[in-house]
Order: sequence, then structure tokens, then C-alpha cells
Amino acid sequence: MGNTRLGGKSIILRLEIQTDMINFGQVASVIFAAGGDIVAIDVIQTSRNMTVRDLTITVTDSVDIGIITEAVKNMEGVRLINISDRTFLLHLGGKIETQPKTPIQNRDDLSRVYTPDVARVCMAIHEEPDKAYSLTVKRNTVAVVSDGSAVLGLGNIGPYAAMPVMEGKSMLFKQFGGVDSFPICLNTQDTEEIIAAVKAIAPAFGGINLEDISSPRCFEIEERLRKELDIPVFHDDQHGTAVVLYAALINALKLVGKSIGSIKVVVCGIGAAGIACSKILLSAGVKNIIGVDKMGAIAAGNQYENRMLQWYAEHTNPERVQGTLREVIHGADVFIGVSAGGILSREDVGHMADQPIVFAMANPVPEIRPEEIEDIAAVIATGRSDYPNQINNVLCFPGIFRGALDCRASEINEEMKLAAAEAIASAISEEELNPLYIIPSVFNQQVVKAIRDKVVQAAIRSGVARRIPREYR
Ligand SMILES: NC(=O)c1ccc[n+]([C@@H]2O[C@H](COP(=O)([O-])OP(=O)(O)OC[C@H]3O[C@@H](n4cnc5c(N)ncnc54)[C@H](O)[C@@H]3O)[C@@H](O)[C@H]2O)c1
Ligand SMILES: O=C(O)C[C@H](O)C(=O)O
Ligand SMILES: [Mg+2]
Repeated sequence: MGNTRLGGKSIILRLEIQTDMINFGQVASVIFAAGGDIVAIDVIQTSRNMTVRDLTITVTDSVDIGIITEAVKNMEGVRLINISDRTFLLHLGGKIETQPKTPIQNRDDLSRVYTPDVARVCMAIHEEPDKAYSLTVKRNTVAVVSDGSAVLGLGNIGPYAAMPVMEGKSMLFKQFGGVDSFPICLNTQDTEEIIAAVKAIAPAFGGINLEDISSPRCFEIEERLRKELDIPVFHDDQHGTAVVLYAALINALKLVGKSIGSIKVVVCGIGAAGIACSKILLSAGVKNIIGVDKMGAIAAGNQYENRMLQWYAEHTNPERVQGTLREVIHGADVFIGVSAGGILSREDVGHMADQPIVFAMANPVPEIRPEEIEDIAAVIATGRSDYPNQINNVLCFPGIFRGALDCRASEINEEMKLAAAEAIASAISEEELNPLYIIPSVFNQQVVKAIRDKVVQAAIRSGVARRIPREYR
């Protein structure tokens, strides 16, 4: 690992300590002085003058792990045997695997799950293609498809480097929604090739979750696939994010006592997530949204090559405000960041309206760190799991696909997204609601079920359900 500057992570140092030269307390104080917090100690080996120990050390974002390892190496009587990063250990060999549902224990089993008997099942599907839903994994399986072009806020890091995120999404699909999925990272960033590849793999899947595909290509890819496939196609960075953001905003506004129609919202980063968040807010009744990208505020009258930005300019920013983020943030009630880490300052938040709401959702580094503004912002949220109020699409995609698969929806439409947002927002009661708890945790077991139920009902109401689950018949 070239870069040792990790964020809020933990490492394990295996040290050989000569106990006749230095005692453990001295080692611990050197590590502490270098910024490390020892949270666990395992004795690996011990003899009269020597002990080998694994020290699990957590460090905050600002701590350079290199300083800790250098300090350890400089101690007389201490040898650094090995450094392991627990995050990397969790990724060894990948994070998911496939498992047969039944064991193949004898020749009879073999002939049923495989040739010759499997042929009868193949022919049943051939005669009635819909049976793919009852006789294959299609019923419960989603493809998580990326081209690696906008991976978190890391940018265009390509399909190999995107895999850990997509494997992670697959884990979350299964654990939180009971949805099976495969991570599929395509070695192309050509719109037509991506569309063709997804169409070609679609027979195995009951839904397609597009992930981390940069704008503006993501819009055409999703639009075309939605038209050309008969299973739900959902670009998570657009709609998953928008659903969770809207849910969080409903609750945050209750806390500050402002109404959705009266607020000024600045959205920073007018890409996949920024455009979708703005669209859901427009349909929820927000009148004054100003989008800011690298070139400043998006305003009608400016010329944009990107047709989505042109659309955006025509549907937002009613006063046609121009300027940088620094300038347009003045007087804003809500900041929504889906751009890049560290681009908002405390001073900017100081120029917002009374009781500012700051949703700094860039991953893994938010637009501003909560600790910088906790005394001046009324409500703060990030996309990360290590701060309160995690606004992350993980709260949406397992539940919304659970619902869509259960009613075999042909698409995930606006009604289903709004139903999901309302289910998330209402998971927090009026009594529970407070500035550090505007959005439920992903570990809140009621949330996925609530989203699923509301999404199924919305799909039935809007006519896209192709199967009515028993409880609604
Ligand atoms: N919390 C969540 O659930 C969630 C969901 C989706 C995306 N995100 C985060 O939002 C960010 C964008 O993701 P995306 O999928 O929309 O990517 P994208 O590539 O489609 O869009 C990013 C946009 O941000 C703009 N941008 C970059 N740096 C900027 C800056 N300094 N000032 C203004 N604009 C800037 C880019 O020009 C681009 O238009 C990423 O950091 C991602 O991790 C968070
Ligand atoms: O992957 C996440 O944590 C959220 C989102 O999909 C992102 O791209 O940042
Ligand atoms: Mg993403």
C-alpha cells in the first residue's frame, strides 16, 4: 500500500518486543503519542525475554499510519514483524461466493439437478418463457452493473478497481433485502456497448441495478435499458440517493420548522446523484433550487453542451443566480453535496440561513466534516456509516428491489420511489426525531420490510406489478 493515510480505520501491528529492554507500557505510550489508539492486544508468543503481540490500533482520519510505524521501528528492543489492515483482510479473495441450495449427494441428485433431468426443466421454460421466474434464479436475482467510471467520489478508476464496491453492494442486497445479486464490472465505457452487454445478460436477472456510471452517459444508458428491457432498471446513484435524501429532508425540515415550498436549496455536483436529488425535490414542491458544478451555478441563459444540464438550467434557479458555490450559498436553508470531498468551508455554512441543514454526501470524504460545523448547523448528515445520520442509498436499494421482485414489477417508477422515501422517513417517530437521528439506521430491521410493503402497494396501484403477492390478493 503506497498511501498510508487511511480514514478512521484500524490496523494490526505484529511486534516482537524484547522485554528485558523495553516494557509494554512504553511501547503503548509511543503508539499513543503518534496518534494510535490500541483497542485490542493478542499475545502470539512469549518467552523469558521476548514477547510477540498483535496490537489492533484504530486511528482517526487525520493520523498518518506511517508516523506510527516509523515511531515503532525507532524504538530500541522492538521489531515490527508485520502490518495488516483489517479492511484489506476482509477483502481477501473477494467478499461473496455462490452456494448451492441443496447438496448433490448421489447419482440420483446429480441426474435431477444436471443432465439428463434438467433438460425437462429447460424445455418447460422454452415452451413457457415466464417459467424462468419460477424455475431459475431470475426471480430473486439482480445484476449490479458498473463500468467503473464514477466510483464513489473516486472518479474513473475502471472496472477492476470498481469491483470491491460492487461486491459490497451485493453483500448489502443479500443481508438487508434477501436479494441475490452478482457484481458485474464491464470493461467498456461505451454507451452502446454497455447497453448491449446488459441486454445480453438480462435473461438471468429479475432486475438491473446500475451503479457508479458517470453522467451524462448514465442517463441514456438507463433510459434505453428501461425501454428495451421488461425488468426493472434502476440507477442507484440517481434514484436510490434521491429517495434517501428526500426522506432525510422531510425529517430535517420538521426539526427546523421550515416548509418544503419555502426553502432555498443549493445542490453541489450536478451529476447522476445531483440531478436525481433535484428532480425528486422539484416534484416534492421545492421552488428554489440552485445547482452548482465546477463551472459555478447552473442558470438558464448559459449554454450547456450536456442536454441534462440544459434541462437542469431550464427547470431550476428561478432567479437565474450566477456565481461560485461560495457566492450562491448565501442565505441557503439546505446544502446538498454530491460532488467531491472538502469543498465546503465553515465560513460558507456561516453564510447560510438560520438553522442551516447540511447534507454532505460525497463518499468517502464528505464536502465538509461534521465536526467542523456541529456548533453552527442545525442538522448535519453524511453518506458515511461512522457519523450520525447516514444518507446513503443502501437504505433504499435492498428494500426497493425486494418490493419490485416480490410483485415482479416491470419497472421501478416514480410512485414506487416516493413510497420508499415515505417509508424511510416514517420509520422515525416524532418522539424519536432529533438532529442526530433524522434517518433510520440500515440495521433498523423494520425499514426494509416497510419499504418493501409500500413499494409493492405502489406498484400494484400504478399498474406495473405482474404478480400480486398473496397478502394483497
Ligand atoms: N451518499 C450517497 O448515497 C451517495 C449516492 C450517490 C453518490 N454519492 C456521492 O456523490 C458524488 C457524485 O456521485 P455521482 O454518481 O453523481 O457522480 P457523477 O460523476 O455523475 O457526478 C459528479 C458531479 O460532481 C461534479 N463535481 C466534482 N467536483 C466538483 C466540485 N469541486 N465542485 C462542484 N462540482 C463538482 C462533477 O463535475 C460532476 O458533475 C460522489 O462523491 C459519490 O460518492 C453519494
Ligand atoms: O456506495 C455508496 O456508499 C453510496 C453511493 O452509491 C456512492 O457512489 O457514493
Ligand atoms: Mg454509487
